[in-house]
Amino acid sequence: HSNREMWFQNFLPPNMCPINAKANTFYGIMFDAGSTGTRIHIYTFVQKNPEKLPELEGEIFESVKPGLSAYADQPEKGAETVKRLLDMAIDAVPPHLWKKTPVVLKATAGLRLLSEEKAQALLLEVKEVFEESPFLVPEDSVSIMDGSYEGILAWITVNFLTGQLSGQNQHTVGTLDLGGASTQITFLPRFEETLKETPGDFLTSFEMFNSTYKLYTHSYLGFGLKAARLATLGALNMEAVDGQMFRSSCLPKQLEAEWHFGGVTYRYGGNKEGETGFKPCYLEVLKVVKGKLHQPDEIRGSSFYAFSYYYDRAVDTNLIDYEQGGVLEVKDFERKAKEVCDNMQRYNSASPFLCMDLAYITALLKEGFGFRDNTLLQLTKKVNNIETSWTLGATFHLLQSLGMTY
Ligand SMILES: Nc1ncnc2c1ncn2[C@@H]1O[C@H](COP(=O)(O)OP(=O)(O)O)[C@@H](O)[C@H]1O
Ligand SMILES: [Ca+2]
Repeated sequence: HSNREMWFQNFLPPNMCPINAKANTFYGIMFDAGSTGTRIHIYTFVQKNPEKLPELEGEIFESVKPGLSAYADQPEKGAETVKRLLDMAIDAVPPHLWKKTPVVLKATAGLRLLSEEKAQALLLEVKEVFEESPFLVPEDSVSIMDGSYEGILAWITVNFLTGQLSGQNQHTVGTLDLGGASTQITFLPRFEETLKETPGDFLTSFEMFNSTYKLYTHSYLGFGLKAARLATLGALNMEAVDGQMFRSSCLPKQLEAEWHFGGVTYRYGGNKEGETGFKPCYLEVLKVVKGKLHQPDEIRGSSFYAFSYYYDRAVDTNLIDYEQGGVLEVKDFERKAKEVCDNMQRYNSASPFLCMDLAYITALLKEGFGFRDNTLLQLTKKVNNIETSWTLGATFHLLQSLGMTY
């Protein structure tokens, strides 16, 4: 274990400074409207030196479930959940700064999967909530974010928080985000070869903190953990789901239940008579990923930061501690998948999908992206008490576009 952990100690945390109320403090409010929940991030910055970048001082974070897409047919109710979260910002930001504090909401895969009409109705209601608030509402304050930005902004967040975007000697790290409906992979290619072998739409130039980064990034819609469950069950994008029973060898034999996702109810269950366990299950999830993702050679030997459902499932199976996170190898997920899938009655109570989720994560990493068994994954929820979410990168980008920083 020791040399695994050593690897990450080269990354020094950025310089976080203690509260100084007199200094130039300002705020930014970013909403993450994810497929499974809506989250508010209220960031505090301090501009100590006009010549330098403002320093990130802290974050207030709160979340609600389900996500906006669950209110596809009741947009006002959906906007109400946003309003309740925004009320927190009224308390957190001093009144004299309300008018200078921008508020933005960016929706991800959940809304991308809704019809244009339903998604727009939700966004419109949210926009009204913003307009009625005392905060600064920039143009395009409420939108569906492009998938490639989701990856880039998360990459910016992680590399900013680990101190890789300041000074020389930048050793940036790649990021893996596994959401409910989509999944992202982002890294800074080091080899000419990678640039040559990569499809053009997987490469994006991005300017931040006076540098230009040419990143490899892609968001795979429909490959988030919950969408993958539906794909494994053969229920993804099914028009008429009414009453149909979807079965899988990744579920406990006797299980029969209902599941609500994206405003649709699905009935699912185990293979009553047939096979169950890791082997047949892995073949099922393999069908979902095999040949569907681009595999850049370069990533096989490098290490990645991983969060969201990678983190949650690693916590659920005691691979890492909830507070601490930790470093894993790809094969640790496979080992746990075998353990859980071959003893399903024992894990049944936690979540009936635990076996399927772990098998999918294993297949996604190995057969989807093409990672090696011993590829290192740094699982992180927070760095210096700040959430590792694309929302911080998005806030920097927002402040930059408003001329509040460069
Ligand atoms: N700020 C955050 N802190 C902790 N976990 C988060 C945060 N944002 C997202 N997640 C995790 O992301 C996963 C859900 O992804 P979500 O964002 O709802 O879907 P999508 O990205 O596909 O729209 C969950 O594992 C949830 O715990
Ligand atoms: Ca997300």
